[in-house]
Amino acid sequence: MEATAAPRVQALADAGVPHLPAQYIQPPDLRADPSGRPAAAVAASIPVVDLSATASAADAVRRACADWGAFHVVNHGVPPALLDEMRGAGLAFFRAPMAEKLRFGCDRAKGAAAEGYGSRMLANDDSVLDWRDYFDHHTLPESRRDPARWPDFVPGYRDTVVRYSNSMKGLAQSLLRIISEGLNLPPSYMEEAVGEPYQNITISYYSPCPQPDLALGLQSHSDFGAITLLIQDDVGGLEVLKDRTWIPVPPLSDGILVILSDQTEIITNGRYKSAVHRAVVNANRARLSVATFYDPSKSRKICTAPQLVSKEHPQKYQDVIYGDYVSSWYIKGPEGKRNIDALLIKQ
Ligand SMILES: O=C(O)CCC(=O)C(=O)O
Ligand SMILES: [Fe+2]
Repeated sequence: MEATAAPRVQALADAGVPHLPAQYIQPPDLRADPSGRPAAAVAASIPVVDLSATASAADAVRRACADWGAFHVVNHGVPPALLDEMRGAGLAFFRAPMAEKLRFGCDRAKGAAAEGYGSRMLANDDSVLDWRDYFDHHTLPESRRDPARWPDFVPGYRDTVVRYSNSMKGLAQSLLRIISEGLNLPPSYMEEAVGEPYQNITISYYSPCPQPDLALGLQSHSDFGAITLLIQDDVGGLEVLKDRTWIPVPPLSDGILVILSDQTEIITNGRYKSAVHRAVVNANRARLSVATFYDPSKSRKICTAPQLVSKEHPQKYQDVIYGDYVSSWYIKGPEGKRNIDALLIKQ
């Protein structure tokens, strides 16, 4: 169980709390736009890259990585049925009775990123809470993967997560190759820079919220690893920050959203940006997403590719041990700033 007993958001929602409890109220400047979305926000839309179009995909990925740090891929080779199975497994878990779910509650004594069913990510107790519950799975390397820690009461759950994990590993690696080539690096460059992949799969469940304008499902952040692959249901709520405007990411049932994360920005010397994103909530419908994180190991040293450093492009970020990077995030939290800025080299 979590050491600090943060209530499950789903329990609050199911109890029909009429007002948002104080711990979930975001400061006014961080809330989802209270006046409704400005027209400009929908003027740009997140790129969609067809990975089967081999002639144009590399170029499209290059542009999407440089301009957005996030893009949808379609015809990616992962069977749509597996995406549905994964969403279905997650939904069956969250729809199960609380007592069943709590048998798989994460053990906060094991640190902030403990595996299992949780609600609170950050270590400090005074941070505003996200209107979200999640289930985090440690899936790679296989030595970290123990399906016995995952739900046993949803038929096929454990097998689905294993197949989904393997499939996402393959897709992440082919994307890292395309990303390397787009920067004129050897195809295996990014994969080697990241080293042995540490993969976590987090299913997020955002219950209907009594006062959605005051809360966030997940506050603004960039992911701290190398690359994140995300699928969602048809509700919508994910937004990506582009030129200081929040752009909604429309659900695309067979598509997979690629989000570049902070270590990719460091390795590519800022040519490719990690995407700042957040999840907003709504009053009526629960929303589910599944994020698969492809990250370095905690002991891995992440360095900028020397090929991308020049007089015109001086090195932007200090090298960092990935584990140190992660621990600083868990202590400080995003605080509306980018964690990666702490590594900026003063020019
Ligand atoms: O629920 C979403 O769409 C976003 C999830 C996310 O950004 C994360 O888990 O890091
Ligand atoms: Fe994220």
